[in-house]
Amino acid sequence: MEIAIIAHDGKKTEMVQFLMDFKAVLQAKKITLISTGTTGKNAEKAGFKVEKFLSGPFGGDAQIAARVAEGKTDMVFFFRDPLGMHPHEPDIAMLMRLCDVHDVPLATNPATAELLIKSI
Ligand SMILES: O=C(CO)COP(=O)(O)O
Repeated sequence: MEIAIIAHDGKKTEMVQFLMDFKAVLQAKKITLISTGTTGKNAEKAGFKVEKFLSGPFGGDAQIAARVAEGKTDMVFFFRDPLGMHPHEPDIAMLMRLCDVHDVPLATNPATAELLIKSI
């Protein structure tokens, strides 16, 4: 199973903490992690193996959206910062739209991600 992890800057610490909290599940279920660039670097520093795409503002969200459209990504954990402004808002909207188009589970905060990860 492939899970995409993406976090805006204000949420990267929460993403790493989430991965640490569920490390055992990720390993036991043989989850492949993919990510936008900087989120992936943070996860790697914490010891996770991640396939990194471009950084979000440079097209990383769009690359992950394409994988969702192609049926390659099974779940998306996208910890958005609702208080921040993002120059690539159209790409963010596209990713969320394509999750809905293809009925791919999308968690936009840690509480929902926890419910999803406990379901696999
Ligand atoms: O901007 C992002 C999501 O929209 C995240 O990108 P980074 O992981 O490269 O910071």
